[in-house]
Amino acid sequence: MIRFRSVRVLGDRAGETPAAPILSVPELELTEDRISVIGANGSGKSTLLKLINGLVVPDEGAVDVDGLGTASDGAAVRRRVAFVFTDPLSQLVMPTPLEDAELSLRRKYRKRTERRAAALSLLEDFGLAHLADQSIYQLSGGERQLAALASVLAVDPAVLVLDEPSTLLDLRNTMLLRRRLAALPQQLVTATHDLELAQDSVRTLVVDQGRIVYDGEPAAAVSFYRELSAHVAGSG
Ligand SMILES: Nc1ncnc2c1ncn2[C@@H]1O[C@H](COP(=O)(O)OP(=O)(O)OP(=O)(O)O)[C@@H](O)[C@H]1O
Repeated sequence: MIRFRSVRVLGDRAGETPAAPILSVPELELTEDRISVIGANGSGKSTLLKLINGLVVPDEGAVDVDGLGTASDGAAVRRRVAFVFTDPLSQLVMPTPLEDAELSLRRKYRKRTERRAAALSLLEDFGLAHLADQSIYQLSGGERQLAALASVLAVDPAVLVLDEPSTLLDLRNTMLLRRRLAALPQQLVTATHDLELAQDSVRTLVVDQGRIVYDGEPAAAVSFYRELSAHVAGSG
């Protein structure tokens, strides 16, 4: 279970008086297997996501995953919680999908031949076996995103945190990604501007100006967010 207690993130604003928090979450427990996070640019979605795997640690309060604190047990939390970035090129560190998957599998398989076979089978699961030896720079955006996802899943995380995973994808690849994500056994927490993807969940958080302003059923959350955005656009 992911738990936030009296969390405040001040970031570089810590020196300002009064410090306006980038994000403030008094109490939050995330137990559902599909959770989405929506909200305007700069509202605090990425910060919320990064808190879950300790990429950001709170200035006040605490975040823990299955009882492990992200500040005190960061490495253990990151073995449990994998982070998928918007841009797969910031995730793929090796020249080809196969080598990248092999790198992720290095702890699980010490023998090179076993590791290679496991990496190939993983890529096969994602329909990427034929691109195993292609340069990651020659892959399409959709193929790259799936390759990054395959590598991240190689370490068997319990939770997958995804920061706007469909932003760079066309409609076909977005649909492919949604199908792949739907089939995963992991708990998924996804921040997105894609309001259809947001509804592939059972619970949706709406973030606005560093606070969770709605927490509930996805369709109702999307309506709330639409009204909030229309109101802001109307008054701007
Ligand atoms: N370390 C930091 N110091 C100061 N401000 C920060 C820091 N990190 C993020 N911010 C600011 O906090 C706010 C929230 O940022 P965040 O990246 O969480 O937003 P977001 O909702 O993911 O936005 P987007 O939809 O544009 O990706 C933004 O105004 C951002 O500029």
